[in-house]
Order: sequence, then structure tokens, then C-alpha cells
Amino acid sequence: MKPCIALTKGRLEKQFLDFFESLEFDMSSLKDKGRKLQVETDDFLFVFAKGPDVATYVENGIADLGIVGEDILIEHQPDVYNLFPLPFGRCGMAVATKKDFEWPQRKKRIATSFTNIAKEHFMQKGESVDIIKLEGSVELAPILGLADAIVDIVETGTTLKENGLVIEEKFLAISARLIANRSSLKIKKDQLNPVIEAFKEGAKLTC
Ligand SMILES: Nc1ncnc2c1ncn2[C@@H]1O[C@H](COP(=O)(O)OP(=O)(O)OP(=O)(O)O)[C@@H](O)[C@H]1O
Ligand SMILES: O=P(O)(O)OC[C@H]1O[C@H](OP(=O)(O)OP(=O)(O)O)[C@H](O)[C@@H]1O
Repeated sequence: MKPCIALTKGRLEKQFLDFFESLEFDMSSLKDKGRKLQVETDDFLFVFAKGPDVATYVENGIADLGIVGEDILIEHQPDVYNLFPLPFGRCGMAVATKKDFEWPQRKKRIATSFTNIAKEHFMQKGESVDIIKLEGSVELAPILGLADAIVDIVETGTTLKENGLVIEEKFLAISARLIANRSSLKIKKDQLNPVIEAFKEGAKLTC
């Protein structure tokens, strides 16, 4: 059976496919995949899923390898091998507030999609905070008065800027990572090692 690679849909997907093409793997059936969620190439079966689900498919051995943002690994702590960073999906985690915001004297209210990362970040500073879980457009929360601040991904800073927010603190550098199922790495060693080595070499060249 061909190795199965789970890919994070969305921005990582496009960046992975460019990276994959640069390694001269067969890309033909991936280029016009349309809305298909599974695509077979000469060498692999690709499945396309949301980041946390990529980690779940790899953890459960449905996919042998996965491409996922480090934010997902830190937030969800799946039981997988976290092999190495890939040269795309670079961004960071930050605390951001409204410009000129003064923290109130009560417990801080933090809106985020990354509740574990946010909790852990403030815990390490010795602060207990109230976390408000949002699914997206997190930048709205301080503007609308739902929270004092957000913990979210920042890349260019455009979303913050265009919504009148500023970075108070940057605290994590993130990139896409190659992950592997623990048993696949042993059982399918001969099939997977050449691919993993090709990704590693490609990552070194592009870094
Ligand atoms: N602005 C960004 N710049 C670079 N990488 C990002 C950015 N936002 C997210 N990422 C990385 O890409 C991964 C996938 O993010 P993406 O926004 O495509 O999916 P998502 O969070 O499920 O969003 P959506 O629900 O809008 O599809 C994240 O886990 C993170 O590692
Ligand atoms: O610094 P920037 O380059 O502006 O990128 C940061 C934005 O990108 C992500 O949002 P996404 O586009 O995934 O939408 P979301 O709000 O639905 O998560 C992230 O949550 C920020 O909002």
C-alpha cells in the first residue's frame, strides 16, 4: 500500500505543494484536484483535512505522515513523532491589545482559539486569566469589548493593524512540521525513510 500523507487544507496546502514540486515528486493529479479530499499520485495517497484532524489521522495510523502547523501540535499535544520543521507556514503567536490599552485591575480576559497555549503562556508568567474561546476573527474581541486582549497567530501583522490592535508580546515562533505515526515509522521504514530524507534535504536547501 502507498504511504498516506495528511495535508492541512488552506494556506499550508498551497505552500506544501510548492515545496513538494520543488523536490520533483509527481504532482500531476494534485494540481487539479478540485474539491476532492483524497488524491492518489504515483507514490502516495494524500488526504486533506483541518490541522487538528491531520494530527488525529496521523496519531491513529490512518495517515503515516502529516503536514501540520506547530501551533496545532503545541495546542493539542497529539501522540505522534514531531520530526522536523518545514520551510513554510512561518508565523508567530502573540498577545495583542487595542492601542494605548491599560490593563484593568481585575483578572485579565483573553480571547483566543488556542486556549491551552494562552493558558500556559500566562501561567508561566504567574498569572491566572479568564480564557474566552473563539473559533476565528479573534481580533474582534477586544474591539467589541468581549476581552481585554487576544492570543493569536501573527504573520505580517496586517490583520492586527487594520483592526487597530498592537502586539504587546510575541512568544512563539511557528512553522509547518512533518509529523509521523509512531508505528508506521517502524513498520513502513523502508517506504517512508526515502520520503522523509527527501523532505529533510529539501527543507535544508530552502531554509
Ligand atoms: N497568517 C498566517 N500566516 C502563516 N501561517 C499561518 C497563518 N495563519 C495560520 N497559519 C498556519 O497555517 C495553519 C493553517 O491555518 P489556516 O488559517 O489555513 O487554517 P485554519 O486556522 O483552519 O483556518 P480556516 O478556518 O480559516 O480555514 C495554522 O495551523 C498555522 O500553523
Ligand atoms: O498577521 P497576518 O498576516 O495578518 O495573519 C494573521 C491572521 O491570520 C490568521 O487568521 P485566518 O486568516 O486564518 O482567519 P481566522 O481569523 O478565521 O483564523 C490569524 O488568526 C490572524 O487573524
